[in-house]
Amino acid sequence: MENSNEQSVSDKATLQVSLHQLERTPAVHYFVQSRIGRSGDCARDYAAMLVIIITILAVLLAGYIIKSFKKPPKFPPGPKWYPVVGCTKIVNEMSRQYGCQWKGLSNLAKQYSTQVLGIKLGLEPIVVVYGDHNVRRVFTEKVFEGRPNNFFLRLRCLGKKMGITFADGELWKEHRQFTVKHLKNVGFGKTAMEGEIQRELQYIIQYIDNHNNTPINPKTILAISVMNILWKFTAGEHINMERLIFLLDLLKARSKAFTMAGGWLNQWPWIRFLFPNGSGYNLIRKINQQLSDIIEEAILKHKNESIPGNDFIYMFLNKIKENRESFTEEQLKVICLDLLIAGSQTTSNTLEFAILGVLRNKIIQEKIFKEIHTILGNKMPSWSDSNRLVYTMAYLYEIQRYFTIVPLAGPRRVSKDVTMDDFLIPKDTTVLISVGDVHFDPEMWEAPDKFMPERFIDDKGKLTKTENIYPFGIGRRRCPGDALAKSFIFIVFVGILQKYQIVCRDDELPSDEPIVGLISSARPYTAEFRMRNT
Ligand code: HEM
Repeated sequence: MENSNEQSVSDKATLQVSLHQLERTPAVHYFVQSRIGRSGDCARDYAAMLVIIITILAVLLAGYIIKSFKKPPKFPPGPKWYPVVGCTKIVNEMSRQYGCQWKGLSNLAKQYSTQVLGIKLGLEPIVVVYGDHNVRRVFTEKVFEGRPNNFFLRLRCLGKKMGITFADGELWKEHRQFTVKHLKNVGFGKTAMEGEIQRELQYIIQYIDNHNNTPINPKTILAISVMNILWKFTAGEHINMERLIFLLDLLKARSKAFTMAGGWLNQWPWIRFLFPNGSGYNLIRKINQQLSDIIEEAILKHKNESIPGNDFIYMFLNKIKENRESFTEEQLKVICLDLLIAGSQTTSNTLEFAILGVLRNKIIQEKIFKEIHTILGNKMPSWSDSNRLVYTMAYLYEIQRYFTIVPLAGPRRVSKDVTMDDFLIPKDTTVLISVGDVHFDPEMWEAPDKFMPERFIDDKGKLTKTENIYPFGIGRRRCPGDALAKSFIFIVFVGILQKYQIVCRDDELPSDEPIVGLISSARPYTAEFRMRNT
């Protein structure tokens, strides 16, 4: 007992000395003097309180820092995490070394000999899955169906977790079903859509003819055509060319701004307050506003019934009149944006790669031409011809394998703890799906680095192994625009090759090394389209 009294007297003395020292620091001295009526005891109480608060904050901060680099139990293998930055540095270095994030991550996974890679970018734990089995699991199991709820993704959807692409749960289910059903009702995936695509093919041919054998870069005309079709089904009209080019430029600038901001803003959203311009935040907001204005204008035209016919926006506005809670104009705006963003560059980039492929390989081009000429002659191509043009289809499958447009699909969010290859992926972790690696897996493909359309044709001359590629994903979140994309790519590609021989003016062939950002695109090239004498 005595001992403890002595101890407590000595503790008090020590505390008083420490408080005394603390009081002499300028900040505390000012705080104490400004707060109290110069009473010494009161001053000590305040100073003690301050010490406690500072200590608690320091402990909390230390706990947060320790937690931020401590991996959860059985988390998938990957580089070491550091406070605040996670393993961003090594991921960026690998991405730079291998040319893009998809390849950088895939080489990291090889270094750790794993099919489930665990990383942390800034404060966000991320798991990247590899191998056909794991990729199929993420695409098809319900637990992987969510989308992350981070600032960056909300920024993509005009500030809220809405629309289809980045929504999840009931909102996603209801609106995905509604959109798919009503796009079909207005002709999407049916003969009406094929008619629109064939009309666009005529415009493309006219555009090529107007250039009188001068080499052209097919990028813009292909992008315009896809956008026209998407806009026709969504907003019921063809936009005038000037507006269309403005819209395309906005989408291009937007994906560039997102790629630029991807690193910084995604990992540390608060930097937008410090560097609103340098972080790309202001630019994205400006572009979002301009896109929003275009869609709002289309909605207004529909409200005034100045667009004839029926289209997706009319269907949605009717639903809003039924006072269904989740059917709002804001949701309509984000769905329109989802369709334009997800559908335009993905489709036109695939076609651009298809044209580049035949430009680089005359033998393949002549084989495709011969098949088209023999089977179709001069008949306008339609999707039903795809069954008969086996080599052409094999070529287009190989294009979608070799130049995987979305090499890292997702992002997904796990709705509860889940195990994969004996590792634990904790609830709410972001998951990326390395489709690109499945498309180059040597266990699945003979000589995967070789461009070989024949790999998709069996001994009996029939298409084979087409289910082993996932350009549109699979499962309940698979791409709802695949019917449009497939028909567009097939009809426009066949229509162009039926009429023209595609040649390179320069001695040097353009590179087939893709630029891989959020999606893959071809490096800019020009091609000469020479009319065939058939
Ligand atoms: C070659 C062209 C295309 C490719 C390669 C492609 C690829 C994909 C992939 C891989 C996904 C799945 C992402 C995931 O599983 O998390 C997806 C989703 C989506 N795609 Fe496409 N797409 C293409 C064209 C289109 C078109 C033309 C449209 C519009 C009509 C479209 C609209 C969407 C939407 C809205 C989603 C989100 C679906 C959801 O989250 O439920 N895509 N796309």
